[in-house]
Amino acid sequence: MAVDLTIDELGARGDGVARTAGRTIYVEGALPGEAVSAEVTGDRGRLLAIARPSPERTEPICSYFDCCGGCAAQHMAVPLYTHWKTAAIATALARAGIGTPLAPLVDAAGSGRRRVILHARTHGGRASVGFMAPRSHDLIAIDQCPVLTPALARAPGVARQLAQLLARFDKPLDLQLTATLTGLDVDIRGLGRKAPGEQLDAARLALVEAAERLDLARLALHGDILVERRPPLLAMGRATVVPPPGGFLQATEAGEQILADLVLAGLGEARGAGKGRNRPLRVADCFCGCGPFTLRLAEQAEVHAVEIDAAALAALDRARRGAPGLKPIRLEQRDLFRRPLLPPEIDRFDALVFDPPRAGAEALVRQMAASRLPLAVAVSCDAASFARDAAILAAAGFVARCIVPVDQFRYSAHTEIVGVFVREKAKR
Ligand SMILES: C[S@@+](CC[C@H](N)C(=O)[O-])C[C@H]1O[C@@H](n2cnc3c(N)ncnc32)[C@H](O)[C@@H]1O
Repeated sequence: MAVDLTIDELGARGDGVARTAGRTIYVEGALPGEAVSAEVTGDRGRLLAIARPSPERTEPICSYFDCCGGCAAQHMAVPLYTHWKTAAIATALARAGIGTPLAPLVDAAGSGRRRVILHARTHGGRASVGFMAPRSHDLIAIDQCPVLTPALARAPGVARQLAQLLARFDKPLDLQLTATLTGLDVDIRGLGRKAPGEQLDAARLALVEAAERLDLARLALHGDILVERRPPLLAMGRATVVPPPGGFLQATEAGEQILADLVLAGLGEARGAGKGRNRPLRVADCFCGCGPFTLRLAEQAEVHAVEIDAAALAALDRARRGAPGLKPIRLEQRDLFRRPLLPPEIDRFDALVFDPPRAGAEALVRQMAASRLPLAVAVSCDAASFARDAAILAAAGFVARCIVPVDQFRYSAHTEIVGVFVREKAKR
């Protein structure tokens, strides 16, 4: 049914939200203040026409924007976009009782995303690759994606050629492509480990040949390396890292550097507090991944790096051995959800950095609250769990000195947050 609506505000995912006659309707692609006509089903409206466009509407940079679910916000002018990106964080912090004003949004898109996961589907023996339509399992096949770094310009073509080699299995695939200093690193998922043996052997051989033809640095299937023609290298501070296939990586090179700079700047508070200390700073880096913060922190501090993923820790281990002049780094494989560091362990550190997955770090933060830790730096990709963890720290006497939103996922609904928390009331 076509309905005329006036859009009141933007929702968390970038939809226009209309509140009318006691109902809330989410209209994808509509902006606040716009008068639109939409086909409404339940609480969702499909935008049919815009009778009165917003002055803050802009032309999307991508020709697929109207149908592709990869981006949510190419149609917003910068002031509206910036407000939308920060409002959800500000609201979550206010709800949690954290009064520290949010710093301005830091642009961390840099040259574009250095990693992309493209989906592949087979129809009539032909593979297509792209992203899903919004809230759908329908593939939008793409040839290019302007949010990717130039080194990933050929990602859709490469992914299509690789997926075509697996078309006979007729499985939905995810191909993760990462731009590294030595070329593309590709990991293919979705084939299943139980694919028929002989066919799989032939496919593996074809993939290895394709890696040569496409000049890939490395090609992996379900994380198992099929061929490494060159180690896929990433620079992290003075070190170079070969990340494990499919392991976590910050989305942009600029984003990683900006987050690391903010973490290091936050540690300045620990340095000031420890005047007269005749030993290096001791810092814990929890949820350290393959080490983008650890390796930079170790240029000035002793680091205890904790992470659940053995492959990420092995990559960090190799990187620290190859980097000159770093202070000691201790590695610990540990499930920080089930076995958070405990106060006697935490008390050894001058500062603790934590960068958990979306769920946040509640178990660890509760132990930090019970410890004598003087300084914590939180890096987060989720406003709600960040605010919850910040409130636990605040209740234990920590004060948020600064909270910085960092935009490395430009045009998406995701925003990174860095918070520096200093314990002002000493723990007895
Ligand atoms: C958001 S990533 C951050 C990684 C790293 N700090 C970086 O910037 O690349 C979160 C990390 O937490 C790790 N992780 C997830 N669950 C964990 C757990 N229960 N205990 C410890 N580490 C965990 C993941 O493997 C991942 O490396």
